[in-house]
Amino acid sequence: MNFQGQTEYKHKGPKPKKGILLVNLGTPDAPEPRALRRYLKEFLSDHRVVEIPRFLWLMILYLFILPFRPKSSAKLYASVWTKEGSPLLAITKRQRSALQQQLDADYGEAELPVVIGMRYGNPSIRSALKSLVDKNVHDITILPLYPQYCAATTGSTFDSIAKELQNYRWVPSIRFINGYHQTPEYINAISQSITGYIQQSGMPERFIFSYHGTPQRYLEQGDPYYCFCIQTTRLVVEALGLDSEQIISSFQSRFGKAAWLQPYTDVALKSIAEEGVKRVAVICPGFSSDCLETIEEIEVENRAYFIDAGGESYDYIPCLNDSQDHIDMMVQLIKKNSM
Ligand SMILES: C=CC1=C(C)c2cc3[nH]c(cc4nc(cc5[nH]c(cc1n2)c(C)c5CCC(=O)O)C(CCC(=O)O)=C4C)c(C)c3C=C
Ligand SMILES: [Fe+2]
Ligand SMILES: [Fe+2]
Repeated sequence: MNFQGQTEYKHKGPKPKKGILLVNLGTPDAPEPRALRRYLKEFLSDHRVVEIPRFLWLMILYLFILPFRPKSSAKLYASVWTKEGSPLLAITKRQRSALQQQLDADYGEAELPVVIGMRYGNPSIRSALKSLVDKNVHDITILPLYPQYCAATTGSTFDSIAKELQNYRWVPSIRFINGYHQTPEYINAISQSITGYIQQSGMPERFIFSYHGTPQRYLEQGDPYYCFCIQTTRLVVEALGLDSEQIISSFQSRFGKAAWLQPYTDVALKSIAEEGVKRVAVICPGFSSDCLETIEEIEVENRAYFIDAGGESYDYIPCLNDSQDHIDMMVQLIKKNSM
């Protein structure tokens, strides 16, 4: 085994630094079937994402998913693509530079470098770790941008970093932030964004808190994600003093035929519209950046379900993205966990 080492290291050189690795899910390189195939193959081959016996799953993946889904997903991605590329990556880059600016102001220029690593696709976790070590960083705080811990996202991020570090001769100190859904800073940032919406647009009849789903089985097997989502909604409702009758927590983006976490967002929207609810606002607190799942699925697809079932007004409250409250929250998390 040839471990990767820092042969240029000077024992009396500059003091080793701390650094920050922001991780998000990742996104295809282009809204085209070839790029989608590469992305989906990497993503859906992850044991943490799809917990089905390997041989059976690989048959399904290669025979029924990879021949078809890249084409249909590419069309959806094309509908949200921007001049800066995929919204998820473009927003993560803006978060990185805002965070870097804030940390430069607090600790000095480039004293605490911040880099992005995407779990699937580019920029990769491998390149992110290497760029930190090349900046003389030997103490890394990893902030996966998933507020609610889930094995399929946060757990998988940990696996990928641990696997990459197996190639290192000098393994850096690692601090891993495995979630932050219950922190006052995050609850405050979500609450502020809802307050801003109410001040501008008034009070809707219902707020839908829509979280990305997972198979129901993961909850039954001990994944805390569902409970953390429900707890998030409760903490925000308490912080804002909202009437809990007005709130629905639901789960979106289901994939495949097995039962996923419920209620499903699309089913909930149709059923409240059929019951006579005319005005709804939807927020997605589990997504730290707007992406395909919010811009297309929530803003476009689910709006149509609600309106077609008799609803009249449908508002989507954007993710925290690079808002000042979100960047302040990241700074606080980093200060608490790494300084
Ligand atoms: C197949 C199982 C999937 C699980 C389990 C899953 C969990 C999960 N995902 C997110 C966040 C995101 N997912 C996104 C896209 C996406 N998710 C799946 C499948 C599962 N996700 C697929 C196949 C896709 C790709 C799009 C498609 O073909 O439908 C995204 C958006 C990425 C982007 O580029 O915009 C995010 C973000 C969470 C938080 C989660 C578990 C809690
Ligand atoms: Fe997903
Ligand atoms: Fe989706």
